Amino acid sequence: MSVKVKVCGTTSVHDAVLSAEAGADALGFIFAPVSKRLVSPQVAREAGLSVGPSVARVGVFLNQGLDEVLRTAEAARVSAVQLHGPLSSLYVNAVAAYYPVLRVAQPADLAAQADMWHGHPGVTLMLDAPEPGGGIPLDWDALRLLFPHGAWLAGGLGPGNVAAAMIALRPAGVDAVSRLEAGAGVKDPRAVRAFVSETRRAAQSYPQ
Ligand SMILES: O=C(O)c1ccccc1N[C@@H]1O[C@H](COP(=O)(O)O)[C@@H](O)[C@H]1O
Repeated sequence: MSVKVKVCGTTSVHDAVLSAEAGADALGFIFAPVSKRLVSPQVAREAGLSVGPSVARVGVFLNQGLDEVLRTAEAARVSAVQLHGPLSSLYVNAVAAYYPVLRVAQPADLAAQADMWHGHPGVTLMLDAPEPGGGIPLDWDALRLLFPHGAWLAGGLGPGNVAAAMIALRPAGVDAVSRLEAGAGVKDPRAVRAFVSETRRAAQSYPQ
C-alpha cells in the first residue's frame, strides 16, 4: 500500500522544493494566524508552482470563517484543505464541495468524526494531538482498536518515531511539522529526507 507523506508548515519556495525533492506527496501551508508557521497566500502559491502539480498543496486552517478559508485557498491555489477546530458538518461539507478535505480529529472526538465522515468521498479523517503543531505524539497503543481504516496520522511524528506509529496504526498518510524544523517555519533538510525515507521503509511492512 502506498502511504502518503505530508510535510507541513512550508513557508518558502526553498523549503517547498526541498520537501518535493525528498519525495513528499503533499506540502502543507498554514494559514492560521496563531501559527508561528503562518505563510501568506502569495508565497504559498509561488511555492506550490515551484514544485509542480504532482505534489499536493494543502491549505491548513484553524477555526476560520468559511469565506476566509475559500478565498485564501483560491488565492494560494491549493489542491486540498485541512480543517482543524470544532466545526459543523455543514461547514466541512461546504469546503468539501470545492476541495478534498483532511478533517482533523482528536482522540476524544475520533469516534464521532469517524461516524460523520465514513464513506464521504471528499473527506479524509486525520488524527492529531489536541495542540496542533505542538510536536506531541499521541498514545498509539491506546488508539489501536479505534483508528479508522483509511485515516491519516499526525502529532509529534518525525524520523525517529514514524515507523513505530505506522506499525501500530497503519495510517494511510502521515503528516508532520515540529520535528522536521531547524527553527520555526524553517525546514531541517536531514529531518525531512529521513522522515520521507522512514515512512517509505515502514510502508513496506503493510500487508499487500
Ligand atoms: O503547526 C502549526 O502551527 C499549526 C497551527 C494551526 C493548525 C495546524 C498546525 N499544524 C498541524 O499540526 C499537525 C502536527 O504537527 P506536529 O508534527 O505535531 O508539530 C500537522 O497536521 C500540522 O499540519
